Amino acid sequence: MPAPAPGGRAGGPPPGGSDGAAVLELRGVTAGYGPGREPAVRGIDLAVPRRGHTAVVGPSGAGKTTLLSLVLRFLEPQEGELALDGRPYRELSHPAIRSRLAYVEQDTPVVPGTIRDNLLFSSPDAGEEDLRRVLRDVRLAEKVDSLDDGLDTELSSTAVSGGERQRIALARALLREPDVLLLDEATAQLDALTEAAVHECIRTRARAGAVVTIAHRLSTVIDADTIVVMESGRIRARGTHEELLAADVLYRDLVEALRIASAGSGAAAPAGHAAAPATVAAPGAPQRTG
Ligand SMILES: Nc1ncnc2c1ncn2[C@@H]1O[C@H](COP(=O)(O)OP(=O)(O)OP(=O)(O)O)[C@@H](O)[C@H]1O
Repeated sequence: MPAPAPGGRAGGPPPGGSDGAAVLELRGVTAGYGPGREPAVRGIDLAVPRRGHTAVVGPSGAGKTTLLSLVLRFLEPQEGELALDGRPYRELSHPAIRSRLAYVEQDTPVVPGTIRDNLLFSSPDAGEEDLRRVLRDVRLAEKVDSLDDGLDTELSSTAVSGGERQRIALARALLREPDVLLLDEATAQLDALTEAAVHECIRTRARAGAVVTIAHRLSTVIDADTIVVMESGRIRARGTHEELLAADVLYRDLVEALRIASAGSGAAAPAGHAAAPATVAAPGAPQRTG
C-alpha cells in the first residue's frame, strides 16, 4: 500500500476534494493567537465531505482545537480561507455560518431551565415528536419519562451526571440537523450508556450530514471514514484507519496510546475490528475545546 503523501490521502485524492462534494473546506489556512506568536496551524488544506465522519487526531498542541475554532469562526485565518458550500467565509456572516454548524464541546454547559428549555435553546420551533426523537437517539428518553415532570423537569433540581449532560448537549445539536456536526469527544471516562449513545449518534448523523470529531476514543477513530493526523500545526497524513496504520508511524503510536489507555475498559469493539476497546483518552489529550 502506498504511503500517504504528507497531508494527502493514501490511494487517491482527499475525500470531497475539488469535485465540489465538500460542504466545508479549508484552503491553505494558517492561523494563530496574536502577533509575535508562532502560528498554531499552518497550510491546512482540508475538504470535509457533505456526508461522513472525519476524525481529527494528534498529540497535545497539534492544532486540533484551533482547527475547530477556525471552522466555528472563533478565529480568523492569517492566510488562506475557509469556505462553506464553496462560498468563502468572508462573504458570509457569523450567524449564517453558525446556523449550518452545531458544536458539542467536551463540557457543554446546560442552560438554566428545564430539559425542554435546553433542547429548544437553539431550535425554538422544534415539535414534541422531534424532542422525543433526539432523546431516543441519545438514549435519554426512558430517563426523562421516569421523571415526574418529564421534559419540564428543572435541570437544576435534578442530579445530572456528566454523561447525561453530554447527551443533552448532543440531543440539542442533533435537533438542529446541522450540515456539519462538530464534536470534541470527552477525554474523561463516561458511563457505558453515554459512550454507546455518542458513538451511535456519530454513525447515524454521518449518514445524513458531515460529522467532524476531535476523537479521543479508539472506537471513534476506527469508525471514521477519514482520519486526519495533525502534528505541530500541520496535517501530516490522512486516510482510513487501515491505511494510516500501514503508513504513518505517528498514527500507529497514537493508536497504541489509545489502546493502552483503554485496556481493561471492557468497551465493545466496533464490528469488524478485533481489538478496539476504547473508553479512555490518550495521555496528554486536551481538556476542553475553546
Ligand atoms: N488561546 C490560546 N492562546 C495562545 N495560544 C494558544 C491558545 N490556544 C492554543 N494555543 C496554542 O496553539 C497551539 C495548538 O493548540 P491547540 O489547542 O489547537 O492544540 P490541540 O491539538 O487541540 O491540543 P490539545 O490536544 O492539548 O487540546 C499550541 O501551541 C497552543 O499552545
